[in-house]
Amino acid sequence: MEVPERGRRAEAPWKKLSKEELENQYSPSRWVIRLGAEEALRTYSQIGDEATKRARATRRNRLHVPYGDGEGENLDIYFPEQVSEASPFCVFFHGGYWQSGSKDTSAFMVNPLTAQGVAVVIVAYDIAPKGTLDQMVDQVTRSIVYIQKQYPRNEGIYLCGHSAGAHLAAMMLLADWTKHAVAPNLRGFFLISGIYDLEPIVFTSQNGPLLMTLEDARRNGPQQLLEAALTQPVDPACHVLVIVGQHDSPEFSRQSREFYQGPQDHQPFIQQIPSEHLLQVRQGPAASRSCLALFSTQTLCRGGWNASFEELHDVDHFEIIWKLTQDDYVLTQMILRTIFQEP
Ligand SMILES: N[C@@H](CC(=O)c1ccccc1NC=O)C(=O)O
Repeated sequence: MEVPERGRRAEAPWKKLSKEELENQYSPSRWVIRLGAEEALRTYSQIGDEATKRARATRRNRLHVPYGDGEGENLDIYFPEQVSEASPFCVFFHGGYWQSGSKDTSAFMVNPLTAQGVAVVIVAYDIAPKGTLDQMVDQVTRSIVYIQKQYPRNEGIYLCGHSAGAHLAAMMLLADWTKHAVAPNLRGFFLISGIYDLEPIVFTSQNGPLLMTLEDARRNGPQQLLEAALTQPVDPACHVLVIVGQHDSPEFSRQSREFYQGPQDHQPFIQQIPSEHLLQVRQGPAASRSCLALFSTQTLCRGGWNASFEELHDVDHFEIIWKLTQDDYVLTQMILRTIFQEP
């Protein structure tokens, strides 16, 4: 008998979808309701481009700062008005299915956050086909270590990511910082319309430039890492906000909900564990018996994380991020309240 992977259900719901439906569910632009798919993508780039030009023209900044030796390993830092070494830092990872997007068009939240005293960092990483998922995860790790080393007096590092960028941020929940000289002062995560199980992506056209195998997908899956984790490396006081848009596709919505609280249909189940899998602490006849154990899918909630979930009203996959250019948008306010620990 095999010891089950912790409480994974027999079949993930996406496996029941046809190839066309899977493709549809994992094409965010097809779910936009107010614009056509191409227009939505164009508007997203245009708003990102304008926000970045505005941020660079109006905020004190350091641009294209290298965090590693690779050509693509650099980041932009935008500072608040007041002196900045000790501010909170919000580090943003852009989306684009790990194959499009750029830090140079992703400064969406810079002006509203810096106006309130938060330094904002926009990170570049090597998108596919130049970079692999493993390399991107490593680059993101090093970008955060760089910020901690440069600004050791920071009042907290908050990671924020959109879509594929939320995946990269979520990988940092369980990152091993011991091989780096410092552990970053992580105080919060804002995971916006993210992907936490990469397995379905392997079967879509998005995998063309990524060339992910199922093994790559599992190794780089925040959901899989959570399920395998025995310890919780990040401070439990660190807040994890899982956010999805009302008009994100049902699969994107499911991914966020399940990362937060597990599958809707999940029943914890009892299974017999044979004696050879048990740690033999007692000697004698009892040690040779098998044991009944209760299994349950691991999630942010069950793992004891200080997590919350929000579905944001009437926004799609792209509006959710371009509205971060607005001071009074509900998500901008949620991020600021979390950073400044206001109720
Ligand atoms: N080809 C994709 C593009 C996409 O998914 C996307 C574009 C910009 C920012 C985030 C995106 N999604 C995930 O990273 C689509 O169909 O929408």
